[in-house]
Amino acid sequence: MASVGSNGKFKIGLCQTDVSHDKKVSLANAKASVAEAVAKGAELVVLGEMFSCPYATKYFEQYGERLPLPGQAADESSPSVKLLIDMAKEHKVWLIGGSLPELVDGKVYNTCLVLNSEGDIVAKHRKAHLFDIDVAATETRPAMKFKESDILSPGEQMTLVDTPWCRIGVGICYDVRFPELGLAMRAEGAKVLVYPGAFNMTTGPAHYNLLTRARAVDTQSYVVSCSPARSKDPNDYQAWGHSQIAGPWADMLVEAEHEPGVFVVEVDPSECDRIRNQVPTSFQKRDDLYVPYASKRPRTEEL
Ligand SMILES: NC(=O)CC(=O)C(=O)O
Repeated sequence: MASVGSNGKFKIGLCQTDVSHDKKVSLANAKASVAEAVAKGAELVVLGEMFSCPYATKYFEQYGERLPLPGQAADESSPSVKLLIDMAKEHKVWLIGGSLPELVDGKVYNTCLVLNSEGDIVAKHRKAHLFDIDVAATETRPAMKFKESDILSPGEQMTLVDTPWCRIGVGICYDVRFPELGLAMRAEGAKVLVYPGAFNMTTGPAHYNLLTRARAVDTQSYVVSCSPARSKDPNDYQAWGHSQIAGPWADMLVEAEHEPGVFVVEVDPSECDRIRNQVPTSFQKRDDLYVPYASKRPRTEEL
């Protein structure tokens, strides 16, 4: 696969922001964090999943906005989109705009907009794997039940964006659990995979870091996971936080705690080429052995 972009180093900013029940406050938090990331040298800034909407299915319609298609102008009634455009233009920075509840034709999606440094929307990813889980409490973890599919519809596309540095693949939160998506994005030339997310106090401690590193080691790519900060209100969904970046060797380059914060890390897409040449799994894989099973969907229980 030909390289896209310069393959030169660039700096990624992670904005782990507080999400309020007042959208204006959430947007002000995002605005201040993006400005801080840019001041720290970030050239591409990432926000968390649902950065302007409390993460609960009962809020998705209420906080939802109409999002333009790539290339279209924003609707004035979409304050989160307007802010993303204004921030990209003002700071001349690429933005992976976390995610927003998107209202379209009676449906709601969990959607990430990607903007270039001119403020143009260059891609839109709709969460493809919806977060439907029902985990029982044990001595070591609280119960966690969530059913995004009560309200949300799944996206139907894989999302790749060509940036000045390299091709970037975008997924949202639960999408990170599916290695096939990461591998497909890597096969299509991605060297950085970005997942705005909002893991929780049940799955976060066990899986967040593990999944970031797992996708990094199996795709030999940088993997960027960006979460909102944990709410101080115990009635809200308790995000795990821990925004993080793993390198293509699956080494952790940064990992936040759960408070709000801004973290900037330099990445080098050509490092993916070095790792891929040294451990050439993409040439060694034996599709003949396992592709016949790829479409099997074993399931024991209905949720
Ligand atoms: N919030 C999500 O989509 C995913 C998550 O919390 C998990 O996979 O665990």
